[in-house]
Amino acid sequence: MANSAQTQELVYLVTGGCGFLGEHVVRMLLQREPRLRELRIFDLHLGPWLEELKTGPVQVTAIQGDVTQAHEVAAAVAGAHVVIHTAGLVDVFGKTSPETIHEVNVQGTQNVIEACVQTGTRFLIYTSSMEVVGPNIKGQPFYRGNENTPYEAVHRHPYPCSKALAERLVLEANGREVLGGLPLVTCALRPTGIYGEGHQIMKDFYHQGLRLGGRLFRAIPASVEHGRVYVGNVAWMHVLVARELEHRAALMGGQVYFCYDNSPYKSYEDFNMEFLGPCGLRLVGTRPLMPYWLLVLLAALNTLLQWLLRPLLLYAPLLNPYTLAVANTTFTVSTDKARRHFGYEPLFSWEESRTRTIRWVRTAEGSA
Ligand SMILES: NC(=O)C1=CN([C@@H]2O[C@H](COP(=O)(O)OP(=O)(O)OC[C@H]3O[C@@H](n4cnc5c(N)ncnc54)[C@H](O)[C@@H]3O)[C@@H](O)[C@H]2O)C=CC1
Ligand SMILES: CC(C)[C@@H](O)CC[C@@H](C)[C@H]1CC[C@H]2[C@@H]3[C@H](O)CC4=CC(=O)CC[C@]4(C)[C@H]3CC[C@]12C
Repeated sequence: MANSAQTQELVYLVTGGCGFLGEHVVRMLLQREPRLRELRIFDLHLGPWLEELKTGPVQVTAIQGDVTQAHEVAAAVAGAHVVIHTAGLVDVFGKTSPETIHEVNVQGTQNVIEACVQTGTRFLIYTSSMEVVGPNIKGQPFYRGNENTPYEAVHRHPYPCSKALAERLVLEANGREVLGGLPLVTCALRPTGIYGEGHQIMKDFYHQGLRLGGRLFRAIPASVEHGRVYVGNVAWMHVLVARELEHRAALMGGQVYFCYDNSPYKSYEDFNMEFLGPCGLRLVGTRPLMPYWLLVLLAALNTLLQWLLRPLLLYAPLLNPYTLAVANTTFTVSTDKARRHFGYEPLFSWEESRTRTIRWVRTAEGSA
């Protein structure tokens, strides 16, 4: 949308707008998209915080809906200039069935695409994932790779499979004619492990540490690097792509971009300690405290327990065969494609990202 920058004329739709990333995208749009006239927030579960957003100059429309329901998606998309599709089931813990993950992440994305085509929305940004690439089932490392690095992206787990399928649908839809005769312009953003205010897994680690007397026990070698990116920078990249997609359609349409910033390369556990350490936790062990085969056994036991207990309760611990394999495989990115294509620079420095996250964990302490 290249014309007059300050006229409030644009309608955006954010699916999953009440999620961890979605909320940051919503708030970033309200702060940094001056052309916004209406912001539609589509989510299965609407948050109470939305009410506070309705007092500003932008019309904020909360829509309780399900991306698996095509008619609900079409009604929400109709009249929108831009759709930012973050809604999805981020489940690597066995909380939902593979069928449900596919239905939400793949069929839900297909519904969003078809809604854009049928109602004339021309710009679609999809929140994909590093997991579309890897780690693959062979546990091959991806060391400071970029969007062009050769890598055998082979998956079996329902989550990465669903993200890869959905991303392909979005990229293949680029150029399709929408109602009105103009082409649909799509692109996909691939965040690595997102951290920051609202990251439930970080909160889970913190509470686990509190239960263990202020200690967490190293399970993964410090040498295994895992890419992480601050949620505010991921949100900023989404806003920037949405702003630039129209007049850079030829360059950006049908492209994928890793989400990155200046967060340091560390193991998943050491990176978490950047925030949990200042909140009083200690990571015990300079190397894994138990042999890998024992971790594999414990992970398998957790899977068995989850299956046995399912008729009674949902048992979904952090450690399972998939999370262990992912945590134990180096996956980091080093790229500047987003900067080259649409001028992306991280909005938040590493120091700011760290300070904001620590501040949030400390408030989460109160909710322990
Ligand atoms: N958390 C992370 O580290 C990463 C997340 N991503 C992607 O970012 C996106 C957002 O992830 P998070 O914010 O972490 O997850 P989240 O679970 O906090 O947010 C997802 C949102 O989608 C909504 N949703 C789920 N099913 C829905 C349905 N059927 N209809 C409508 N809304 C539905 C949920 O209510 C939730 O508000 C996802 O697509 C995920 O695959 C990508 C890379 C890393
Ligand atoms: C119990 C220990 C082995 C512990 O270290 C396990 C950590 C584990 C829960 C996380 C390690 C890597 C994370 C994943 C990674 O950041 C990539 C992801 C991308 C997404 O799109 C969604 C989230 C996730 C799969 C993320 C989930 C948590 C980990 C597996």
